[in-house]
Amino acid sequence: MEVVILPGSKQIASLAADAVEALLRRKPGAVLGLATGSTPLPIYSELALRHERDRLDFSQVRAFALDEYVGLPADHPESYRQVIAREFTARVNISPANVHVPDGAAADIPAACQRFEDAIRDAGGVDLQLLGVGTDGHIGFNEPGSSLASRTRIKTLIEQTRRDNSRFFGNLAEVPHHVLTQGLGTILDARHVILVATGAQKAQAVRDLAEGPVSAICAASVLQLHPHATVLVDEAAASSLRLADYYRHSYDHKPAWQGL
Ligand SMILES: N[C@@H]1[C@@H](O)[C@H](O)[C@@H](COP(=O)(O)O)O[C@@H]1O
Repeated sequence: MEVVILPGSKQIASLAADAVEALLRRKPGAVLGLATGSTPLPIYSELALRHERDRLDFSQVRAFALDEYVGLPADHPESYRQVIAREFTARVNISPANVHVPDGAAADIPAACQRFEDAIRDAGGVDLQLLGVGTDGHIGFNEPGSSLASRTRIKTLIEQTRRDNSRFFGNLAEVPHHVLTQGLGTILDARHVILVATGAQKAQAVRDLAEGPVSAICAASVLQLHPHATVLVDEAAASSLRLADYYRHSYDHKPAWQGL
């Protein structure tokens, strides 16, 4: 795992967008894994800018969202299908037919989860998975206690996550209790994962995921088992890291030929 400490979200967005851009230049039909939440938004804005300004082309890209609420109609403004389109895919030239989101409105939930897994496999697997992290260490919606080998499935949200996400819904009662999420095993199958975290409220989760034991109590710690995981954090999110000086030193002395 490589931890990179950067001054703020602008630098994080720029570096993450560089990784996406390098991938698309070498593989125009790449498969992207997309995260919701506030932290990745500057990355999406940077990519939309590069699409406009530099003609960065997404026409052959396939995209898979990490997760979706259960029980919200697909046209609900806070369904992740809508959020991903509004914040990113509709701002670049990704064909809507190539954007896959787990179907949280399906009558047969296990079948919908299997279809989603099959679609990732049929696309050749995810090349680059973007991730945020919850204050409880969740990635996607893999709450504490999630199987480290899990595949796409239904999960029940912890109250802390419902409270964190209630800011998007107006009030807590509106936040669904259930979600569909790529499993930790699904996420581990991506060829490269980039997790982004900003702000002091993420400091504990960042320390647990990067320096704690690999444990279901912090789902994101499973990324320690990934051969190519990059963690981009700002100073506040890095504030509890024991090895911060070492991460800074490593990044400063990184061979020029080595990308993210
Ligand atoms: N399911 C999403 C996660 O994928 C995201 O990482 C998390 C953190 O969001 P934020 O970046 O807004 O803190 O929020 C939600 O729970």
